[in-house]
Amino acid sequence: MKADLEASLPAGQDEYAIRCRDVCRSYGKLKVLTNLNLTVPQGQIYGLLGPSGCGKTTLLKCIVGTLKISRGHITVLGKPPAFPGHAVPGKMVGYMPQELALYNEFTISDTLTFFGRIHGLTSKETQTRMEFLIDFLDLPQKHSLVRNLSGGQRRRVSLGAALLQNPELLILDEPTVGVDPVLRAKIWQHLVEIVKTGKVSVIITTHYIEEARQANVVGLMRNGRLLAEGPPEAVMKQHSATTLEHAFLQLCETSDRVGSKRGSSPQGTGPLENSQSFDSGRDESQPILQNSRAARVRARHVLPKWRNITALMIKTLVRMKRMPGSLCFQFLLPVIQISLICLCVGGDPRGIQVAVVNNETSSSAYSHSLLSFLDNSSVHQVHLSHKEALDGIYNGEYWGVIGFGQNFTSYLTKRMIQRQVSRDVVDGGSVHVWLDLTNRQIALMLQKKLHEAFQAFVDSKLGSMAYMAALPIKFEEPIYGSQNTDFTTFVTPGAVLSITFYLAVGLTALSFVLERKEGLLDRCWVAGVSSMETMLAHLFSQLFVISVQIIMLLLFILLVFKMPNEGSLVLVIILIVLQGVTGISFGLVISSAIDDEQSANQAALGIFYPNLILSGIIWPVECIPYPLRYLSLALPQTYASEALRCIMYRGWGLSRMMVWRGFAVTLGWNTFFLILATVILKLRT
Ligand SMILES: Nc1ncnc2c1ncn2[C@@H]1O[C@H](COP(=O)(O)OP(=O)(O)OP(=O)(O)O)[C@@H](O)[C@H]1O
Repeated sequence: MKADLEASLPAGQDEYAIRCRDVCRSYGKLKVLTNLNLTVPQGQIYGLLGPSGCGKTTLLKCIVGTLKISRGHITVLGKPPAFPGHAVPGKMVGYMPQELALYNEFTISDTLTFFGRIHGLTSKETQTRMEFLIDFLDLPQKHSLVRNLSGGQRRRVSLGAALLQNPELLILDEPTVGVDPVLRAKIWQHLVEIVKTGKVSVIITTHYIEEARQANVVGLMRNGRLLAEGPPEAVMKQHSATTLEHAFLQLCETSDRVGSKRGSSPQGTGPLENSQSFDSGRDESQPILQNSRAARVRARHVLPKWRNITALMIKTLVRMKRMPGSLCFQFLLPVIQISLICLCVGGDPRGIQVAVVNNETSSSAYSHSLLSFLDNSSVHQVHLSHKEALDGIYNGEYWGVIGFGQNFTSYLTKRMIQRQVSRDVVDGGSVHVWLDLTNRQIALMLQKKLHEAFQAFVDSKLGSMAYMAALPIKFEEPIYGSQNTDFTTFVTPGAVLSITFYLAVGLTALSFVLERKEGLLDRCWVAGVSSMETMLAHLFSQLFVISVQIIMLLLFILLVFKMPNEGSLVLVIILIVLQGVTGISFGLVISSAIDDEQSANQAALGIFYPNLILSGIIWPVECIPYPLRYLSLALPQTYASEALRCIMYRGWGLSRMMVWRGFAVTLGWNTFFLILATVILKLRT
């Protein structure tokens, strides 16, 4: 394949390392690069100079391929950047971005080892280079944490990472900012040294115009265009200047004069016409490879490399190890959440104040007996007069008033014994209850407790004849579940899935956002890590975290809170892990689509309540009105929660539709989210 690629290269391409022709790039409406032409000769140092904001960084990003150009052609070491099968991005290029692009939790040694792994260096090679670079760049000892280094030291570590694998092309964005003059001179000396072999080429941007005199070629850039390009001495001579700075000033003045004379003349016809260039005359509109061959190369190129995935996973694990507090929090948070749910949601209300108005005075009256069966832990009885009780409930002091008439005992006896009784007897033999129904759960509990107390009272009074006073509806032994099943039992499976899902979203949603912001994503990409590899590495390392979370969650719900599990524990674990993967992949979608932390946080939080409510986790799906019910059923957690309840409480297996449907929907969402995230990340890098 290598031979194929080389055979298709145009004659003369070896003379230059980078060639840009008519390159245009805009950010929205802002044109940053306009018909820019630039040539970096092979084996030379190219100093790219220009004022702040003229587009130098943008151009370098286009050269390494992290930004796409709107028009024109760029060739780097023989092929366009990111061309299938090309080692740019990859080992052939060492890129030092303007942002420091370093992992703060890493030591210097971790940083260089990480990039060494990605470039496929052996640990011995990495070690040798590390020793050289630490000495050469005057770095502190290799176990120093990056976050404890000064700005200048970090910049030197970043430069070290770019130099690590002895690349054929070095792309350095402001490597000498914040570096003392002695070290700056040393860096330039090193660059001069490495290009002497003729195999290494360097493009470097700097604010210190005079230091660029050591470059073989300089390009002077302004407003997204190259004003001049050539050896420093030639540029100075052409403008009769004694310094590069002076030559640059003159060029700017000339450019401004010509610009104002031409007024509205189209861009791209300015002083650039006078610039020198190192053109080899190749027609760049021709593809380098034929389409079918390119497609074959691309197919091989998309296969993820384990080497990169392993390097990224080790990176994540090292970072986790360096933040033990955060790791403990990640492991404990789900347990805290599920414990709070089991303790606080779905149980019976306790200590509810109820006023009792009992007009029977005899201690042997039935009313006293009936009240003695009322569950004291849930219902706290306060004996009051009729007026005090009603005033109390109106003032919100009591949740209900239970009233007994003065003939309750005799009327109730008549009701039980006689076949036909008058309405007055029925009324006088009834317990009268006034409820504050503003809290439905408390009101339902009071009704239930009164029914239970009455049943217990009847049982005690009538013994084996109690069936005569029973309702003509008999609830037999339940087929699934138990008579004591409370609301907590319903909520817990859905809550476990929801906690796993949202923690995974939370852990993932910010991952790429922060790495992109700090330039790390681009740096890894230029080092040869593909979007797919980044995605897979993140997925695998987060799987480790959610596995620990799931084990702790299950230990708590099954052993501490004694939730029943009638089905296969393996199925339960697999379903929860798959839901964790849904959370990770959804987090990856957010992370790849959104640029700033605030928006990523808003997106993750924004879906929390709608999903929780619509997935039937805290209230049955059957209560959702119809058009919304369809939406609910399409969500990732609705069928999954139902499946988990069926496994745990009914003991069902995969042969049941309600179980396999939960797995199928979860897998469908996982695939969709992962593909979507990979596509977005690929389109954006
Ligand atoms: N992501 C972006 N979105 C919108 N505009 C951008 C973005 N990045 C850069 N720009 C704009 O593009 C222009 C060129 O920026 P660039 O960073 O390429 O300049 P530069 O020459 O490298 O400057 P400096 O020397 O200060 O680093 C600037 O006006 C900048 O505001």
